[in-house]
Amino acid sequence: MSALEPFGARLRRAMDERGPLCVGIDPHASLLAEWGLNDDVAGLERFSRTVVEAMAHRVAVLKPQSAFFERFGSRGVAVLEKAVAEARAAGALVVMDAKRGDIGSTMAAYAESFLGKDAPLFSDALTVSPYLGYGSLSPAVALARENGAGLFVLALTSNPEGHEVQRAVRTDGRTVGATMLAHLAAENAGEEPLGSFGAVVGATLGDLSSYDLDINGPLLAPGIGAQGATPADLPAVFGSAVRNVVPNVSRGVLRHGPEVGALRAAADRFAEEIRAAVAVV
Ligand SMILES: O=C(O)c1cc(=O)[nH]c(=O)n1[C@@H]1O[C@H](COP(=O)(O)O)[C@@H](O)[C@H]1O
Repeated sequence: MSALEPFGARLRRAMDERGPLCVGIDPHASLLAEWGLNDDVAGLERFSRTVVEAMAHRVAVLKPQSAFFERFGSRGVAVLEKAVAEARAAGALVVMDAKRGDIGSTMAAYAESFLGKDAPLFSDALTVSPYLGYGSLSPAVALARENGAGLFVLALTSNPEGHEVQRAVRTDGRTVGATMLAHLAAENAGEEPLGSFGAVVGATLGDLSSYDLDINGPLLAPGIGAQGATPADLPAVFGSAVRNVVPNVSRGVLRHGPEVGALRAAADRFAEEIRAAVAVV
């Protein structure tokens, strides 16, 4: 694989050209059933190919959720590999949602699995958990830098259970989540047009004005659709950082399948609502 431009630059361009929407590839068993597919590898393959065919040439980012593929063992992972390759070949950036996090020496192997330049699952970016300490992610930061990839670090997650960890106040008075954002701002300092080290910040969280979201990196914002947030909520949650927000919708789009036209129409509605919401800031 030839050297890639940094992820942040590639993402900024894709967002400018295609709009910022990220559609999730989350083959829930319930969605397979709704699509009239069996809960098996053939159903998984049909589902993920359909989403890639419907979306990969028109949205900036696709985010496959690894768990739904791992559920089927090695054959499920083979389907995931194909989805990643086909989505990237069609021009979408792929954020692998695997939420990895471990001690540094093991984290290096996770990073090789998803960000190694010849890895079968090479993705443009990977979701990671910093809750073994931000520094434990440094092998992934280094490999991402080397290979033009990015990370999305869980900072303020969309689920209410996240608060007990992420809003906990440290001895220096800062919350744990704010500390993760500060680490990312340091990682992205001086990068233009956008750093490659993003934060995950839920669109469900309401007013976040007490947090400094200005990390000069992308903010992946899940929670729109099935978890109750709407595109219209984005300005109130993110303020002026909204122009760096990559809003994710998974079930809110996927439940409109299996027809490709209906999936595209659902994604287009979200994209238009996002465009209108962001334009007012
Ligand atoms: O990292 C993520 O993508 C993520 C972080 C978070 O805080 N909340 C969250 O929902 N997600 C993921 O975003 C997707 C949301 O799916 P829907 O609720 O169906 O739109 C799922 O794949 C979640 O695993």
